[in-house]
Amino acid sequence: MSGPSARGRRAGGGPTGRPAGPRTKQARPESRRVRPVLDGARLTAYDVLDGVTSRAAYANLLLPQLLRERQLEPRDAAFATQLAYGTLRATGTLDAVLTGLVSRPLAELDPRVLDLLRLGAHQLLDLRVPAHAAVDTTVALTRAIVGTGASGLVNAVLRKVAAGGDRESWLATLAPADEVQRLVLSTDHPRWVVEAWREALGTEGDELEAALLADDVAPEVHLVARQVPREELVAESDGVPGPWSPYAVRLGSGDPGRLPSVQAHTAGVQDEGSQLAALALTRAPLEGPDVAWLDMCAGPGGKAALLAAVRPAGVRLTAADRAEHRVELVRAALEGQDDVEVLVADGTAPPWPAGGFDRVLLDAPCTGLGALRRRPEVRWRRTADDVAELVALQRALLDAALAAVRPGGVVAYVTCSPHEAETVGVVAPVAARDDVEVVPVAPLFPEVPDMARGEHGQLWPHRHGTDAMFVALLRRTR
Ligand SMILES: C[S@@+](CC[C@H](N)C(=O)[O-])C[C@H]1O[C@@H](n2cnc3c(N)ncnc32)[C@H](O)[C@@H]1O
Repeated sequence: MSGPSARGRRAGGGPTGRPAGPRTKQARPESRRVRPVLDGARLTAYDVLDGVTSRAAYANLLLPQLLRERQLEPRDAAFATQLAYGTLRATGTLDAVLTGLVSRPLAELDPRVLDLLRLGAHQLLDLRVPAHAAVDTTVALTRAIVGTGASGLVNAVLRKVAAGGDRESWLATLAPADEVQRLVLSTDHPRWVVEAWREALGTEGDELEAALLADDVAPEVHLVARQVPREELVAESDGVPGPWSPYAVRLGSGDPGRLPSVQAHTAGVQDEGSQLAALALTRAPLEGPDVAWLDMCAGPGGKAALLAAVRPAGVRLTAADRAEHRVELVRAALEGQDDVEVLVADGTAPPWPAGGFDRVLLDAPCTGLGALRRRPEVRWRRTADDVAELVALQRALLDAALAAVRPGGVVAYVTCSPHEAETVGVVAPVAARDDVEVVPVAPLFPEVPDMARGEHGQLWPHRHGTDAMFVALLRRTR
């Protein structure tokens, strides 16, 4: 880790310059301010940004680890989370503001200085942190982490950010050229994602903005009752039944790891949208035998575990993944289940004979754009080029899935992304084959409103409170 540890240099002082709230005993008038100490929350937020920038860390893994190690007070931990996630989500807008205030291109700045500028600017633009506190604490961090020279630059730039007002005022100053650009700046998404959402939703209006803004809301914890009655899990967790999946319990917040059913693996954590995607495979009508199911891309095993739990007696489940370490996770997820086979296999060059399965789940590797609310940095890390690369793999896997299923059998093609190219774009050429027919998804879920995307299924965080899962059902006719 490049920055000082929270418990190391001058860390652990009381919170300095938190979002405006009731004045406390420690609050001082501006004229009597003392030099701010490095507080654990800001330092932890910076260390998350630095991990993401310099080591391509995942914020949702790094932040909990740092919070555990540093044992921050709950209030500081909440502030560190708000700062780190908020700054990561807002990176594009923050950079648009900073670009006009720094004489060099941002890419030429020391990456640590750029992260510190973003951290300070986020407090000024989006949080009700008093300007002097946002600037002074960021300057102090810069001095400690980078050095005195850089702290002068950070001080000067952040003062200009503060002088420009809050986000609203800055949006007016930046004067977006068109509606897409306005959404880019107001909802903190890259332009290509705004355009992809517009295409997938087929709308420009308020719903597009609502869909984008939903990516900034922390998701509820969803549980899946696999081998425990749902009512028991509801009672045990103090949650509420999920509205769509008969196995889902929505927990709101709280640590699911404390629940006995989760500890016993009879229940688990699984987004309700992922549950519906797996259930779509099971609900597709089928003629003839229904005894052999395949999950081609099973790691880490969430959907395989649900399929194993809900399959009718006599169904044998094969679960495969190309990555050995993910296959180990599948094994753990399926532990104790009879009649399952777990193996390492590349789905595009599979060891299983053609036509051997009645139902095949292809939960394809994808951009994961449908789960942006879980991973704040992903919207800026992914690029439009990633889509093309994944589409080639998705196509090859879908061809292989259709080869694995017997005539009359069904393939569920699933992505955690609503992007047109990864969803409808992959399915359309296959659906046009004369040995394939599309099974409409929405009629299989009459209880779920607004999930039809043509003949396929599409869930959205702003409509369903789930990740943006896509599912298409394809039957081989001969
Ligand atoms: C979206 S994840 C699957 C999630 C899983 N179904 C679940 O619910 O837990 C996609 C998986 O595809 C696997 N994968 C990627 N390329 C593959 C290939 N050619 N053959 C088999 N698995 C592959 C990845 O290792 C990854 O585990």
